[in-house]
Amino acid sequence: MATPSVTSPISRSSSRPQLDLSGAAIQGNFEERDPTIILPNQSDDIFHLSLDIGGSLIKLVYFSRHEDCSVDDKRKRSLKQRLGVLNGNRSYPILGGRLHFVKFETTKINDCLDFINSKQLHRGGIDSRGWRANTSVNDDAIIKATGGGAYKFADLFKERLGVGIEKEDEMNCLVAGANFLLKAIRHEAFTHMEGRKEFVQIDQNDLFPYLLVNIGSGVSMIKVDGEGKFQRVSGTNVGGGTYWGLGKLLTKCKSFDELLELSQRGDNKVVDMLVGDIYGGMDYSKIGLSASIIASSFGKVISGNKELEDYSPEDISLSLLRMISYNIGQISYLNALRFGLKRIFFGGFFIRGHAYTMDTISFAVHFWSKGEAQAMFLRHEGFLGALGAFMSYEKHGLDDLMAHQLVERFPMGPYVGGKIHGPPLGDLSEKISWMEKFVQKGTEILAPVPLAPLITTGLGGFDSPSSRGGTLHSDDATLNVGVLHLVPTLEVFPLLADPKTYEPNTIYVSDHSELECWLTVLSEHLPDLVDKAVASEGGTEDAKRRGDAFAHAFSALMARLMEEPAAYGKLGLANLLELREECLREFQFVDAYRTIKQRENEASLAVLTDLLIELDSMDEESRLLTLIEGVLAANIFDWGSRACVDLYHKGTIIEIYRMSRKKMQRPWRVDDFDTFKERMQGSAEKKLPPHKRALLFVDNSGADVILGMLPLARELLRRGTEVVLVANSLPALNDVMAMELPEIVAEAAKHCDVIRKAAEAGGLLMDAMINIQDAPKKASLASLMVVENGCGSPCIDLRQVSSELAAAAKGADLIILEGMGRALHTNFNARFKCDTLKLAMVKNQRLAEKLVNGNIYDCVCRYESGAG
Ligand SMILES: Nc1ncnc2c1ncn2[C@@H]1O[C@H](COP(=O)(O)OP(=O)(O)O)[C@@H](O)[C@H]1O
Ligand SMILES: CC(C)(COP(=O)(O)O)[C@@H](O)C(=O)NCCC(=O)O
Ligand SMILES: [Mn+2]
Repeated sequence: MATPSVTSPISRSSSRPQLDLSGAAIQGNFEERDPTIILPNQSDDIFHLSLDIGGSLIKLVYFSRHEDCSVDDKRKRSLKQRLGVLNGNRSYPILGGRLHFVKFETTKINDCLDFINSKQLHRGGIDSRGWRANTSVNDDAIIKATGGGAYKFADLFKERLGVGIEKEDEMNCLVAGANFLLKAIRHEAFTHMEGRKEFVQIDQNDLFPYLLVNIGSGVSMIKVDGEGKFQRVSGTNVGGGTYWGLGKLLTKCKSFDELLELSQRGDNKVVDMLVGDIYGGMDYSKIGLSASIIASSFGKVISGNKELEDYSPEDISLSLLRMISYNIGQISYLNALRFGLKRIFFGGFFIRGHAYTMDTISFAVHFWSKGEAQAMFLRHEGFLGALGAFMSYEKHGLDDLMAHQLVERFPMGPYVGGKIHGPPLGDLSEKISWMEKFVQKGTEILAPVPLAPLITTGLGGFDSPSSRGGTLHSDDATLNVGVLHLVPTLEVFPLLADPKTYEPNTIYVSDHSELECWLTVLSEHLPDLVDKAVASEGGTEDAKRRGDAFAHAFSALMARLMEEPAAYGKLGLANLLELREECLREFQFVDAYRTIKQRENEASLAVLTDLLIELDSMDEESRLLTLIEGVLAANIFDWGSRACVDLYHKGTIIEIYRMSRKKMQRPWRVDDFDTFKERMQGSAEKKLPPHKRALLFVDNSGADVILGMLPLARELLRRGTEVVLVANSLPALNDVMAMELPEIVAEAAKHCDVIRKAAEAGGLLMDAMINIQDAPKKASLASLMVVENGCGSPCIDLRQVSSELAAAAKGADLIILEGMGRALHTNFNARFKCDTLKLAMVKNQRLAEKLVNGNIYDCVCRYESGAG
């Protein structure tokens, strides 16, 4: 451990960088890309970097924090008080950040040092956007590092960067990294058998013991019994270095990937001696060996009387890969057997997410254990040690983070998946130039979404990999890790009936044809979206460049997913829709549908009074039906649906709204209205009290929220139910955002007393609020409030919502989820603890057929009474 510097003018309690997340609270500026977080107990500067310098590769994990952006308005403060959300003290530093994963070849350590230097990672401050840097490196500054290179290169780090290396034990780090990943990262572990990848849900309470096999240059086998409780029980020197080393010698390959790629086209029978070769083409069935099983790797070479040049590098590479993978699988099984372990997790960069390697290891484990033991792989395969080193920064609390506090996003931009192409890119303009270079070169990034079938390896990993597959991706594209956004204040929505089994996505696009179909929808929508996005930024030359770059980056990501849909975990439709929004933000499009939203809000507010008069002239029963009809009809204003966008050319907003309402024919495709009505209005025998608090998850701007959801909210308020409008924190298509709602409500309040009074009571109307703070609250008045949901997507994953929403949910007994994204693509099958109404118009033919066996423009009104 480094000793604290006595000469340092700034007194530090320890030389160790500390990131203390205890007592973290959200600062509530969701207008920013990520919510900002107050770390009340964070005082020291933090280092953001850790390394695992191995025999072959250097793995780097670094944390980039966000700039201080403390904006907190009066409305939010009052809301937080009302909901009991911890109010942060603004004198503390504010932090939100991301974890990045990058690797370099160890022989290219100088590139790695340049990278660290250019990003100033060793100074603990500047991130990829160039925010905030500490200008000097303290004498006692250190970086945590593990792996042999932590010893070997310590002097070089001091010399080149002026920082010391604090060495962390490699085994310790591997175990800490694996435990963290298995605990906190969704879809981290998966099985891979006969070309099929399946993610495994790990039960936190049933994780230990397991065998961890790290296949780096060499192989370590570690029996893990708990956090920090482990024993290295075995290992083998026949590992990744052996494959690469021997392969290089025998094939003259220049890179590891080239060698791996060769194996895809190989036929191992030319080199390997099979049982059939020995038994004259027959099986040795008595001991269960079929003729095609390998009896001796490379054994056929003895009899061939051939020179090395006579063998194809493809065959050699495959035989070698198979020999080493199988051997590791077999030794792992034997060690699992020794200790009675059923689960074996394989990590290390030898695996490289390569299907044949994983199939072979899985086969060996399965075959020898007779199906008793299971081989599992990790998406962050090579980063276990580096992550473990990162977590060894004392007290930074990362190991306490849970899955819901980490949002994994697709890696964007030039180093999709981690590898750096040329010098690292500092800012957006460099990123755009990089995209433009790609355009000029016409490289793979421009290729249309490939529609070829997925690569599988065929039978049990023994036969040659199928030649159907395309080429292996260059190194960067196959690192199956995204950027981890650290948001310690995200919470699991408290009203989920069973958070453990909750799955947000209704449709998973793991099926190839399903994915192809949705990617086509997204590709077709792209030109229109780019037009809107560019126009939203004034149509300037800069906006056009960003628009082009966005289109290329998004297309590249789609192409990547088409080739490997499960690259970043189980892929749902919601992930695709969110990816598009994230990508827009990456190219700094603030709000692509800004103008459209404004126009539709104005048009809808102009007819709100007439609608309210019409509603008020009805009796209670027909009013409720008209209100629900109104929500469904107004949900037609969805700029994310191709069919609807075509429709908008055919009339004005109000004409379309009227037409849509006229078409509302009951029974709807899913029609639980009568049950809902009974709950609301009671039957002859039974009347129930009104709900106490309703959470209305609103969807689109304009008619959808103003003519659909607000009148419904008003009805609830009238009945004495408190209403919380739940809206997005960040823009997504034409969805209304939480920060836009107060203004809309204020406008609506001009036309309606009920809304005005409720909004005043809920602290939504700023002017009125000043009076209300002094005036005693009228107990009978139900309030209208707005909370943000913590996301910026047309869909919502209720495992990760804002603390505001979680707080608001605690007193709620009615949930209304509105729109296709929130109620159909996600949450259609979700069950809640309280009464739930799911309302949406289906604006896509395929979804209509698949989900409700119906047609486009059908409506869904699903009501489920609370589970308890
Ligand atoms: N781009 C690459 N360059 C070299 N080796 C690679 C590469 N990608 C994967 N590998 C494989 O990964 C192994 C290194 O795995 P890793 O987990 O990083 O171990 P180490 O810590 O020993 O470097 C190499 O021996 C090789 O088999
Ligand atoms: C993005 C959406 C989920 C938004 O729907 P909403 O939640 O606004 O009802 C929806 O427009 C959608 O699924 N669009 C893609 C399919 C299509 O273009 O038909
Ligand atoms: Mn929407």
